[in-house]
Amino acid sequence: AVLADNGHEVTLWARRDEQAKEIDQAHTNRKYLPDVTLPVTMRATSSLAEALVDKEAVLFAVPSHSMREIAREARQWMTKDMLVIHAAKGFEIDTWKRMSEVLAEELGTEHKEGITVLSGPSHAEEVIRRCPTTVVVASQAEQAAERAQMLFMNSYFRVYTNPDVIGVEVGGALKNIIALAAGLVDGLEFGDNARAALITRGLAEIARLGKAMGAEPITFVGLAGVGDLVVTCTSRHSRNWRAGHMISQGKKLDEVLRSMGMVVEGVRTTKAAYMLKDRYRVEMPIAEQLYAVLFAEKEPAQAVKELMGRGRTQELEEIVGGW
Ligand SMILES: NC(=O)C1=CN([C@@H]2O[C@H](COP(=O)(O)OP(=O)(O)OC[C@H]3O[C@@H](n4cnc5c(N)ncnc54)[C@H](O)[C@@H]3O)[C@@H](O)[C@H]2O)C=CC1
Ligand SMILES: O=C(CO)COP(=O)(O)O
Repeated sequence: AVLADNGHEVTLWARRDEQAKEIDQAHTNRKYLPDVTLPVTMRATSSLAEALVDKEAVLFAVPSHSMREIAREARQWMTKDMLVIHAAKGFEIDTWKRMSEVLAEELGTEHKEGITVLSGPSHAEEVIRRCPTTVVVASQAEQAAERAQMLFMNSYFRVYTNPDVIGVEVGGALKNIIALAAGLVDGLEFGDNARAALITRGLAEIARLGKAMGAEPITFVGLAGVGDLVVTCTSRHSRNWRAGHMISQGKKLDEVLRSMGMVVEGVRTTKAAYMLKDRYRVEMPIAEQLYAVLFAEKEPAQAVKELMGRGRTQELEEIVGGW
């Protein structure tokens, strides 16, 4: 919708034909964005070929678990000049690869350097109402980041560039874990101090793993770090926060995911963080406790007790150095 507002010819791809038809003909998307009229110039189709042929740019905005499969299928309709952008916030299941790595593998070396990630605090429910929103686009290739910036930027959607693809992807993915934990802590009525603690210590964990994976730690004080953490941990729109809240009320994970009917990236990303912390030998106590709550039936209150009972430590020495 942002791209259509900017005067671009946009074709949205949806896998279900009836969904595509609703968007294309009625200009609504009642299931995901009720009470919204979509730009009438925006087309929609369930044919990948129709969505991709003769296009200048493609934005992959599918859940991270389906990125590889869709990119593999899309490749046949893509040209080497096409700008490739993605907006997914997660890692691939089992390989725990970042989304730009998955795309580079599936789309071939001609796209590798230009793959661009769009991230930051941007709940769809507010962007579609044209509420002031800021995001970041990151790419190894400056030109690609600037192309994406120019495509999306307008009076309500402000786009910054950043060369740190790893930092922007890791920040966007890992904030969902902290948002799940924030929903849990809010559901337990542990108060505002506890939520602020989670956001801040969550950021330290994100920066610790991110740095070990090759990110620039300063990226995490930007839109893909602090920005997205704040919005996802405090917004009523956040699916990750809502899922955490439901679990705090005693609902089982399966039941929560079924009732949401939308992707809750933080669940799989908790598994990813659990594996990646060992691979990169970093400590991630919040992610570890959340893993136990989600997958080993640990009581959330007990998890918080154990987090508060950890041994004495410094605040940020692994990231910025100590005395
Ligand atoms: N909703 C938001 O405000 C934002 C979402 N994101 C990210 O965008 C990505 C997509 O999220 P949403 O669109 O919000 O999720 P959603 O759950 O609202 O919609 C996902 C769509 O993908 C479809 N889908 C699911 N599995 C599929 C598959 N295997 N093949 C093809 N389509 C499939 C679903 O049918 C659904 O239409 C996620 O990584 C999310 O973290 C990023 C920024 C903001
Ligand atoms: O990433 C998002 C906003 O920036 C969306 O977060 P949720 O998936 O928790 O709704």
